[in-house]
Amino acid sequence: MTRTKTWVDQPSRPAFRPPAGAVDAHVHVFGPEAEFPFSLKAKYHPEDATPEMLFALRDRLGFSRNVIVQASCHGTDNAATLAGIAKSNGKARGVAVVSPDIGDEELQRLHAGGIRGVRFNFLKRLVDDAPKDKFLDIARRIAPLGWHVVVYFEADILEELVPFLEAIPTIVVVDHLGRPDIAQGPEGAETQRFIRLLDEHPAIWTKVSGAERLSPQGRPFDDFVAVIRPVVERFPERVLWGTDWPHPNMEHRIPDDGTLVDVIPRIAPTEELQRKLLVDNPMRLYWPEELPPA
Ligand SMILES: O=C(O)/C=C(\CC(=O)C(=O)O)C(=O)O
Repeated sequence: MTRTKTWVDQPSRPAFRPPAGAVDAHVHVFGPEAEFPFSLKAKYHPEDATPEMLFALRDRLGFSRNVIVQASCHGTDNAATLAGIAKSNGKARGVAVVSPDIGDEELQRLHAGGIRGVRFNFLKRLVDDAPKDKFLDIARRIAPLGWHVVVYFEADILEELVPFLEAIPTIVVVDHLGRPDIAQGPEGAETQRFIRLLDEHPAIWTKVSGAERLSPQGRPFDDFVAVIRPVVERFPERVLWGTDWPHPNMEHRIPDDGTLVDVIPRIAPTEELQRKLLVDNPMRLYWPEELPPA
């Protein structure tokens, strides 16, 4: 498999300045392959996207912290993600992908290494299988650690996933709003179904990220803003945002991270919404010990 590069080395500097302490809550690291080989089941083969490159991007964009989400190309071996967290001087935490037979000691080791959640991926182009019963076993095991579950799926399977999502005993964070068809506008059936899910389930949160993946129009992402801003305004306490650097599988539409950051003040138009989206909400999930007692 040819190695793919899906990011720009020097993204533009955004006009928007994130608030102090802002968290880029959805990023990945790839390799370096020589140290952390990719999974034999990986569906793509990226160039190395190292922690050092990630931290340079974080600083360039004006963020303070990262949440490193284990990407499917590393399977259930979280070593690259853990190494990224370990190099961050406490400025990164992570979300792991684990196999159902993981032992309690290994879970404790992941916790000590900065992991605060597990990800369940339902995208057929990324993973071979997504066993709901085994995922639920994992969810029950990680709940006592105070972790949460991150779920990645596309809108066509939302309806069939609802009972599964309801059975998860922790906070559930849905990646990229469950990928609704943005072209249908804010009243589109998929977006409205997703909003109803959040209305009915206070423990379900969402990442309002993925403009570059969801927007058929592309820059300046007016279609994305029209759909996503009402979601941020309706659920200000349950939204997270991330660049999604290094943008796996986006080789045909590589985004400029600076322009993605400039979408933030358009989907979260007040300073209060921006603070919740970029600081308060991710801190509650990833660095709760730093928050003042409620
Ligand atoms: O990271 C993302 O947001 C999206 C991905 C890749 C991914 O999730 C993975 O490899 O685990 C995608 O849609 O190809």
